[in-house]
Amino acid sequence: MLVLGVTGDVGAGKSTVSQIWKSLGATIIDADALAHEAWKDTTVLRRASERWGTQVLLGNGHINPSVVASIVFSDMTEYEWVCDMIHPFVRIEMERKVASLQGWVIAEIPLLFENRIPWWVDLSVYVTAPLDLRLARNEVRGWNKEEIERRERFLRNAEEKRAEADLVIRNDSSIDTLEQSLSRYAALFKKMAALCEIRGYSSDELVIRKAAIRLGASGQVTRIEIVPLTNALVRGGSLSMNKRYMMRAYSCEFYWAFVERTLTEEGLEETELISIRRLSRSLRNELVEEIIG
Ligand SMILES: CC(C)(COP(=O)(O)OP(=O)(O)OC[C@H]1O[C@@H](n2cnc3c(N)ncnc32)[C@H](O)[C@@H]1O)[C@@H](O)C(=O)NCCC(=O)NCCS
Ligand SMILES: Nc1ncnc2c1ncn2[C@@H]1O[C@H](COP(=O)(O)OP(=O)(O)OP(=O)(O)O)[C@@H](O)[C@H]1O
Repeated sequence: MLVLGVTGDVGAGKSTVSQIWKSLGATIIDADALAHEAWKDTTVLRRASERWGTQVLLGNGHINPSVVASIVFSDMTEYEWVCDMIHPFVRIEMERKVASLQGWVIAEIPLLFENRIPWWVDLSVYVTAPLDLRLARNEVRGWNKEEIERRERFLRNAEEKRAEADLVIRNDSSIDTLEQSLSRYAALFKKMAALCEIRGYSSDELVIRKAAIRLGASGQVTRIEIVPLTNALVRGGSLSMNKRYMMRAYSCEFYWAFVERTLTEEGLEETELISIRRLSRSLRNELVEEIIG
């Protein structure tokens, strides 16, 4: 599994980047959408209308985002109040969704660097575009320079975010150019998301040694370990112990067909492919270098 935290300047193209990666195979979780979900909660609606009056409600009782935006983005106290109310819900929902997913996941989080980066984000992606382009692109949303700047006052500055991000996407050209550059990254991210552990078992040491040599030479697995196992079998009050060997290594799920065929040809008795939910950053980088290249 690989979770990318996608953030960026206001109106720079976070959603556009996420949607392009979605079309290339990623699953998306969107913090803005979850924040909008939070606004449907009756307690949240009651607290907001008690604080700001019924002006923040539409005729149908739903929240009026543009009125809330004009209140919270022009007053730090109100901004903090709303963030304290909405963010815990968004954080919990995001974590819950991540737990139910696998593979390559994009978490679109406008405040990724402003709030603590969640532990389940593996890599951060910062989407940036010059202000004049953002103005032109967001005009249709009714956002002018003041609206963009008033939201951005609450965000960390661009230089800090650029320095902190694992990957910076400059969205300063056409959508076609953006798609081309994102599809190159997508190929890598899909393989990173598919890093896995493989296991094979045999009671014959020679069989397992030969399989290890063949797999090791293929370059499609790395960090091979051979572990002697003792299987304890309790039957009718007595214990019998069988020796066998486990070969364990890292690989990529894309190579599984080859790995399984090789292990079967070499005569291993059982094979397993185990998905990995989380790797340390250093181990992930090393495995990418060793297996994906
Ligand atoms: C104030 C609200 C109702 C305005 O809704 P609106 O439809 O105008 O904007 P939307 O939610 O779609 O956000 C659009 C963009 O505004 C910017 N933005 C949104 N929230 C924030 C914020 N707290 N700080 C700075 N910029 C923000 C981001 O670039 C975001 O992508 C809404 O943004 C909100 O509830 N914000 C508080 C919750 C929050 O911080 N959400 C961000 C994800 S955790
Ligand atoms: N390379 C591009 N060329 C032209 N238009 C673009 C490009 N990238 C994004 N856009 C347009 O710019 C607008 C803003 O993009 P998008 O909604 O992806 O930004 P965002 O960062 O998600 O915004 P927000 O801050 O509201 O979350 C959209 O109308 C989108 O279609």
